[in-house]
Amino acid sequence: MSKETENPTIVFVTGNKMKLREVKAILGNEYEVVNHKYDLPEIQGSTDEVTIEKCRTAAEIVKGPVIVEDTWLGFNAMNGLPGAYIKWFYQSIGCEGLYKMLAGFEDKGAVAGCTFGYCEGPGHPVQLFRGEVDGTIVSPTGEETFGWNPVFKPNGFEQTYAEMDDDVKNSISHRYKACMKLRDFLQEKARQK
Ligand SMILES: O=c1nc[nH]c2c1ncn2[C@H]1C[C@H](O)[C@@H](COP(=O)(O)OP(=O)(O)OP(=O)(O)O)O1
Ligand SMILES: [Mg+2]
Repeated sequence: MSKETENPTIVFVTGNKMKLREVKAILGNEYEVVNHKYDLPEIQGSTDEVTIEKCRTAAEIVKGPVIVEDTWLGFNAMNGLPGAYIKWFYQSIGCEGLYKMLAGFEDKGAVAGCTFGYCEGPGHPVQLFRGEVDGTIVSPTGEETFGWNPVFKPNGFEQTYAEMDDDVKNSISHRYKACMKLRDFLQEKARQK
Protein backbone atom coordinates (compact mmCIF):
# COMPACT_ATOMS: atom_id res chain seq x y z
CA MET A 1 0.00 0.00 0.00
CA SER A 2 1.58 3.29 -1.03
CA LYS A 3 0.95 6.51 0.83
CA GLU A 4 1.24 10.00 -0.60
CA THR A 5 1.09 11.89 2.65
CA GLU A 6 2.43 11.07 6.09
CA ASN A 7 -0.49 10.65 8.47
CA PRO A 8 0.01 11.63 12.11
CA THR A 9 0.72 8.70 14.43
CA ILE A 10 -1.49 7.58 17.30
CA VAL A 11 -0.14 5.10 19.85
CA PHE A 12 -2.97 2.85 21.02
CA VAL A 13 -2.17 0.81 24.12
CA THR A 14 -4.39 -2.28 24.12
CA GLY A 15 -4.00 -6.01 24.51
CA ASN A 16 -7.03 -6.63 22.28
CA LYS A 17 -6.23 -7.16 18.61
CA MET A 18 -9.86 -6.91 17.48
CA LYS A 19 -10.17 -3.45 19.03
CA LEU A 20 -6.96 -2.48 17.26
CA ARG A 21 -8.30 -3.79 13.98
CA GLU A 22 -11.51 -1.78 14.30
CA VAL A 23 -9.74 1.42 15.31
CA LYS A 24 -7.39 1.01 12.34
CA ALA A 25 -10.39 0.49 10.05
CA ILE A 26 -12.17 3.55 11.46
CA LEU A 27 -9.24 6.00 11.71
CA GLY A 28 -6.77 4.37 9.34
CA ASN A 29 -7.31 6.85 6.50
CA GLU A 30 -6.31 9.77 8.64
CA TYR A 31 -3.94 8.32 11.24
CA GLU A 32 -1.16 5.81 11.48
CA VAL A 33 -2.44 3.72 14.40
CA VAL A 34 0.50 2.06 16.15
CA ASN A 35 -0.12 -0.60 18.77
CA HIS A 36 1.72 -0.86 22.04
CA LYS A 37 0.51 -4.25 23.18
CA TYR A 38 -0.02 -4.23 26.90
CA ASP A 39 -2.91 -5.56 28.96
CA LEU A 40 -3.20 -2.63 31.37
CA PRO A 41 -4.39 -3.31 34.91
CA GLU A 42 -8.00 -2.24 35.41
CA ILE A 43 -9.14 -0.79 38.71
CA GLN A 44 -12.59 -1.34 40.14
CA GLY A 45 -14.78 1.68 39.43
CA SER A 46 -16.86 3.43 36.81
CA THR A 47 -15.87 3.19 33.15
CA ASP A 48 -14.53 6.75 33.31
CA GLU A 49 -12.36 5.92 36.31
CA VAL A 50 -11.11 2.72 34.70
CA THR A 51 -10.23 4.57 31.48
CA ILE A 52 -8.47 7.43 33.28
CA GLU A 53 -6.29 5.01 35.25
CA LYS A 54 -5.53 2.90 32.18
CA CYS A 55 -4.54 6.02 30.25
CA ARG A 56 -2.31 7.43 33.00
CA THR A 57 -0.47 4.12 33.23
CA ALA A 58 -0.18 3.88 29.45
CA ALA A 59 1.32 7.40 29.24
CA GLU A 60 3.90 6.42 31.89
CA ILE A 61 4.84 3.32 29.92
CA VAL A 62 5.00 4.99 26.52
CA LYS A 63 6.35 8.31 27.87
CA GLY A 64 4.41 10.24 25.27
CA PRO A 65 0.94 10.77 23.78
CA VAL A 66 -1.29 7.69 23.97
CA ILE A 67 -4.83 6.52 23.60
CA VAL A 68 -6.51 3.69 25.49
CA GLU A 69 -10.07 2.46 25.40
CA ASP A 70 -12.42 0.70 27.78
CA THR A 71 -15.54 -1.05 26.57
CA TRP A 72 -18.71 -1.79 28.46
CA LEU A 73 -22.02 -3.54 27.94
CA GLY A 74 -24.83 -2.62 30.29
CA PHE A 75 -28.20 -4.31 30.68
CA ASN A 76 -31.09 -1.90 31.27
CA ALA A 77 -32.87 -4.44 33.50
CA MET A 78 -29.77 -4.44 35.71
CA ASN A 79 -29.32 -0.67 35.82
CA GLY A 80 -26.28 -0.83 33.56
CA LEU A 81 -24.50 -3.90 34.96
CA PRO A 82 -22.26 -5.72 34.04
CA GLY A 83 -20.99 -2.43 32.53
CA ALA A 84 -17.22 -2.13 32.71
CA TYR A 85 -17.11 -5.65 34.18
CA ILE A 86 -18.44 -7.22 30.99
CA LYS A 87 -15.01 -8.67 30.20
CA TRP A 88 -15.07 -10.90 33.26
CA PHE A 89 -18.68 -11.94 32.72
CA TYR A 90 -18.01 -12.73 29.08
CA GLN A 91 -14.87 -14.71 29.94
CA SER A 92 -16.64 -16.79 32.55
CA ILE A 93 -20.09 -17.43 31.04
CA GLY A 94 -19.74 -16.60 27.33
CA CYS A 95 -22.42 -15.29 24.98
CA GLU A 96 -24.98 -17.94 25.88
CA GLY A 97 -24.57 -17.10 29.56
CA LEU A 98 -24.93 -13.36 28.91
CA TYR A 99 -28.17 -14.03 27.05
CA LYS A 100 -29.46 -16.20 29.88
CA MET A 101 -28.68 -13.55 32.47
CA LEU A 102 -31.76 -11.72 31.23
CA ALA A 103 -34.05 -14.78 31.20
CA GLY A 104 -35.92 -13.55 34.27
CA PHE A 105 -36.44 -10.06 32.87
CA GLU A 106 -38.87 -8.76 30.29
CA ASP A 107 -36.59 -5.86 29.38
CA LYS A 108 -33.83 -7.10 27.04
CA GLY A 109 -32.55 -3.59 26.36
CA ALA A 110 -28.83 -2.91 26.58
CA VAL A 111 -26.28 -0.23 25.84
CA ALA A 112 -22.93 -0.96 24.24
CA GLY A 113 -20.36 1.69 24.90
CA CYS A 114 -16.74 2.54 24.89
CA THR A 115 -14.65 5.35 26.26
CA PHE A 116 -11.38 6.44 24.75
CA GLY A 117 -8.84 8.17 26.91
CA TYR A 118 -6.21 10.48 25.47
CA CYS A 119 -3.17 11.62 27.42
CA GLU A 120 -0.37 13.84 26.15
CA GLY A 121 2.25 12.18 28.39
CA PRO A 122 3.14 11.40 32.02
CA GLY A 123 1.53 13.85 34.44
CA HIS A 124 -0.89 15.28 31.87
CA PRO A 125 -4.66 15.15 32.33
CA VAL A 126 -6.73 12.48 30.59
CA GLN A 127 -9.41 13.53 28.09
CA LEU A 128 -12.38 11.19 27.58
CA PHE A 129 -14.44 10.47 24.44
CA ARG A 130 -17.53 8.30 24.74
CA GLY A 131 -19.66 6.48 22.21
CA GLU A 132 -22.84 4.54 22.94
CA VAL A 133 -25.29 2.44 20.98
CA ASP A 134 -28.70 1.30 22.25
CA GLY A 135 -29.78 -2.20 21.41
CA THR A 136 -31.16 -5.48 22.67
CA ILE A 137 -29.64 -8.71 23.94
CA VAL A 138 -30.64 -11.64 21.74
CA SER A 139 -29.90 -15.34 21.60
CA PRO A 140 -26.32 -15.63 20.20
CA THR A 141 -26.47 -15.22 16.41
CA GLY A 142 -23.53 -15.04 14.03
CA GLU A 143 -19.92 -16.04 14.36
CA GLU A 144 -18.18 -15.39 17.65
CA THR A 145 -15.09 -13.69 16.29
CA PHE A 146 -15.14 -10.72 18.65
CA GLY A 147 -16.42 -10.90 22.21
CA TRP A 148 -20.14 -10.46 22.79
CA ASN A 149 -20.89 -9.33 19.22
CA PRO A 150 -23.32 -12.30 18.72
CA VAL A 151 -25.71 -11.18 21.51
CA PHE A 152 -25.87 -7.46 20.74
CA LYS A 153 -28.40 -6.24 18.17
CA PRO A 154 -28.31 -2.46 17.72
CA ASN A 155 -31.68 -0.73 17.52
CA GLY A 156 -32.77 -0.09 13.94
CA PHE A 157 -30.89 -3.09 12.54
CA GLU A 158 -32.00 -6.63 11.81
CA GLN A 159 -28.55 -8.11 12.47
CA THR A 160 -26.37 -8.55 15.51
CA TYR A 161 -22.92 -6.96 15.51
CA ALA A 162 -21.59 -10.46 14.72
CA GLU A 163 -23.76 -10.86 11.61
CA MET A 164 -22.94 -7.44 10.18
CA ASP A 165 -20.19 -6.85 7.68
CA ASP A 166 -17.19 -5.27 9.42
CA ASP A 167 -17.74 -2.11 7.36
CA VAL A 168 -21.28 -1.78 8.62
CA LYS A 169 -20.39 -2.32 12.27
CA ASN A 170 -17.49 0.12 11.93
CA SER A 171 -19.78 2.82 10.55
CA ILE A 172 -22.41 2.68 13.31
CA SER A 173 -20.79 1.16 16.39
CA HIS A 174 -20.10 2.54 19.86
CA ARG A 175 -16.41 2.47 18.89
CA TYR A 176 -17.06 4.43 15.68
CA LYS A 177 -18.97 7.13 17.57
CA ALA A 178 -16.25 7.49 20.17
CA CYS A 179 -13.51 7.51 17.51
CA MET A 180 -15.22 10.39 15.69
CA LYS A 181 -15.14 12.49 18.86
CA LEU A 182 -11.50 11.60 19.41
CA ARG A 183 -10.69 12.50 15.81
CA ASP A 184 -12.43 15.89 16.09
CA PHE A 185 -10.46 16.63 19.24
CA LEU A 186 -7.12 15.64 17.69
CA GLN A 187 -7.81 17.68 14.57
CA GLU A 188 -8.73 20.75 16.62
CA LYS A 189 -5.57 20.31 18.71
CA ALA A 190 -3.43 20.05 15.56
CA ARG A 191 -5.01 23.25 14.18
CA GLN A 192 -4.14 25.14 17.36
CA LYS A 193 -0.45 24.26 17.13
O1 LIG B 1 -17.04 -4.06 20.01
C1 LIG B 1 -17.05 -5.09 20.73
N1 LIG B 1 -17.88 -6.13 20.48
C2 LIG B 1 -17.91 -7.22 21.23
N2 LIG B 1 -17.10 -7.43 22.29
C3 LIG B 1 -16.24 -6.42 22.60
C4 LIG B 1 -16.18 -5.23 21.85
N3 LIG B 1 -15.23 -4.43 22.37
C5 LIG B 1 -14.71 -5.08 23.42
N4 LIG B 1 -15.32 -6.28 23.57
C6 LIG B 1 -15.08 -7.24 24.65
C7 LIG B 1 -13.63 -7.52 24.94
C8 LIG B 1 -13.61 -7.68 26.43
O2 LIG B 1 -14.04 -8.99 26.78
C9 LIG B 1 -14.66 -6.69 26.90
C10 LIG B 1 -14.14 -5.30 27.11
O3 LIG B 1 -13.10 -5.24 28.06
P1 LIG B 1 -11.89 -4.23 27.86
O4 LIG B 1 -11.11 -4.17 29.13
O5 LIG B 1 -12.39 -2.93 27.32
O6 LIG B 1 -11.04 -4.91 26.72
P2 LIG B 1 -9.69 -5.78 26.71
O7 LIG B 1 -9.23 -6.02 28.12
O8 LIG B 1 -9.92 -6.94 25.85
O9 LIG B 1 -8.67 -4.83 25.97
P3 LIG B 1 -7.79 -3.61 26.58
O10 LIG B 1 -6.38 -4.13 26.65
O11 LIG B 1 -7.93 -2.50 25.58
O12 LIG B 1 -8.34 -3.26 27.92
O13 LIG B 1 -15.61 -6.64 25.85
MG1 LIG C 1 -9.01 -4.54 29.46
